[in-house]
Amino acid sequence: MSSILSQKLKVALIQLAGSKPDKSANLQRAAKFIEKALIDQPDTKIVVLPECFNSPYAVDKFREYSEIITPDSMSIKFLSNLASKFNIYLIGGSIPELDPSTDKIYNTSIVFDNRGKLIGTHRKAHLFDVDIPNGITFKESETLSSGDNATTLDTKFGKIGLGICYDMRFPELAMLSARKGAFAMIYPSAFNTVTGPMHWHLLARSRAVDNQIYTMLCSPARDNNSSYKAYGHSLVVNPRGDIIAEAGEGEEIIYAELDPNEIDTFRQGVPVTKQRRFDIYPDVNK
Ligand SMILES: O=C(O)CCC(=O)C(=O)O
Repeated sequence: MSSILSQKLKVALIQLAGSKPDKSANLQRAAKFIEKALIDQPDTKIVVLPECFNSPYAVDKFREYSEIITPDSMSIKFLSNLASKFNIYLIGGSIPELDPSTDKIYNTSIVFDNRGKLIGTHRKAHLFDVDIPNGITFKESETLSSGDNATTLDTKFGKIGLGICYDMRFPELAMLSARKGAFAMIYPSAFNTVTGPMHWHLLARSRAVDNQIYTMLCSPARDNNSSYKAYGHSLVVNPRGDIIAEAGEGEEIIYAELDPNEIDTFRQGVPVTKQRRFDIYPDVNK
């Protein structure tokens, strides 16, 4: 039986320093770290960047930094060139996207294949609108609109599912991608120092164990001078729920090797993918 992951796969998650006001400097910094990843680990095949890696993570800034997604827009062109130059699949974190037909702004992840082709986008579907007393208040929906799709993409290694940050709290997206055969859920993210310690590891491990897939969460590094303090701790979790790579709080790259055997062995040992009782939950997607 062939695996949902076609080969062993080296991935790199770049926990970039929090973005600065200069968008092109943020892009250059991403390029520098992608190059470093490929020098350190030349067999890296997938590289992941954080949520809003080239714009401030602030509701009043999204429109100013937004781009229409076309082959010539600044970030698309830049990331496409990096993906082809380094022969990698690049999960280009997320950027604020302007849809010119509606004038709406989305928080959108952009994904390139190793030839630099934009193979898919995911608009954050669940907006981070929370109000935790003495904790954090944030309302993305003040300026952002939510995407309307669950996203699963084909790569030459198998399928991947995409979500952005708060999306990982909704198990349905991961479940849908896993049912379509995804070997991993990838979440460009930017949790904070309030909800990060509560739920970051738990959610990453839960989505992995629920679906017996890999999960990858890529955060910006913590900046204690910023109004939004990202949690850091970028993670890779295996299908058994073990953390196989974890960053600290500063700027760094973490690497992991995904292994089809890990998926297959664990799925054989604990065969939940074959034991589901759709007869008693018929309204759940098979
Ligand atoms: O779910 C959380 O606790 C954090 C989510 C978040 O920071 C985001 O969606 O950007």
